[in-house]
Amino acid sequence: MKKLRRSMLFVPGTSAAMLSTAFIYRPDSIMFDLEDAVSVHEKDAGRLLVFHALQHPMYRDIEKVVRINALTTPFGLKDLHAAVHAGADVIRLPKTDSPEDIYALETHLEAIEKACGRQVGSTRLMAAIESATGVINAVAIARSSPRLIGIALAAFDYVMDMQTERGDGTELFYARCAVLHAARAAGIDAFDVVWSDINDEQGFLKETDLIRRMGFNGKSLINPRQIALLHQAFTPTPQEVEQAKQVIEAASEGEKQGLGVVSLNGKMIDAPIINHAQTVLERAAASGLYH
Ligand SMILES: CC(C)(COP(=O)(O)OP(=O)(O)OC[C@H]1O[C@@H](n2cnc3c(N)ncnc32)[C@H](O)[C@@H]1OP(=O)(O)O)[C@@H](O)C(=O)NCCC(=O)NCCSC(=O)C[C@@](O)(CC(=O)O)C(=O)O
Ligand SMILES: [Mg+2]
Repeated sequence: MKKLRRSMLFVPGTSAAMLSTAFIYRPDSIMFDLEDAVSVHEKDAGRLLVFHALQHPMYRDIEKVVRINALTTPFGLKDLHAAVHAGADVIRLPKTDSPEDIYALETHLEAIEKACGRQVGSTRLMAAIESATGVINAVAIARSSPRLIGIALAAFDYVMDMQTERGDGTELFYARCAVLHAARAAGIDAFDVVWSDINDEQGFLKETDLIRRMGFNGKSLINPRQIALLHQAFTPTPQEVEQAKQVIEAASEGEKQGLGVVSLNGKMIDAPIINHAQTVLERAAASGLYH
């Protein structure tokens, strides 16, 4: 079954307290951050803390993502070594502007995997797109490596690059569409931006509703209070679950009977409808609605 990624929680790499408790909030993925949540003076300390957190047994059953610093900084390669050696599932590359950024990362990654006895290709990647250049190159980035599980739009750096500021979402309209289309064209996940005002639940829910309807798989989050709200917004209604069950049943019945085309209540069921029904059931199962 495809891994569900609705919530990806940023945990600052230098916060020993947050690193030691983040697993209790059960986001779909935890993202240990060595980049912008960590000051340049604390990069080594953050890397060491994250190296140990990655190996903690309480994180065994949760997808572990590490946001490294760019490889053009003095920290990026050291971050990559530490993350891969400690067993990170996914490396998130910030400020990805072109496929060449991913090729460079892959070259280092392959050497590190070989050196530490990890299967080559087992470390997956995620590219964060944070600039106009990145958005323009989104399709090439999304298609640049079979290791990629998804691409994420990063609004704070993006609006700075665009010489604007965060508002009602108009400022992200083109970038969201571009990133989402690139991800879908490449067959990988698409993640929306962080919502920074943790006390503005209404604003968060409005944005979450928009990006869910657009087709994003989930969002990057900065606070555990946002997890339940996000998961609830991605939980299908009982009617949607019932409809999805009927679609899957009708499709499997049709397959047993060798029918090329199947219909349910007069409506044709094709592959996209079946895929959507499976996603609905996965989201329902993750929320405990359907077993
Ligand atoms: C905002 C705030 C200070 C508020 O703290 P507060 O303490 O007031 O919050 P409370 O709700 O009171 O916390 C209740 C309990 O949860 C604990 N708790 C809170 N947050 C937790 C957490 N994240 N993980 C685990 N635990 C957590 C807390 O320790 C407490 O535990 P306890 O005391 O035991 O009860 C805090 O959340 C926080 O630091 N967030 C992470 C910020 C961050 O990572 N920024 C960088 C990533 S964005 C970026 O870089 C831009 C980007 O690059 C993005 C892109 O690329 O997508 C772009 O360009 O757009
Ligand atoms: Mg950023």
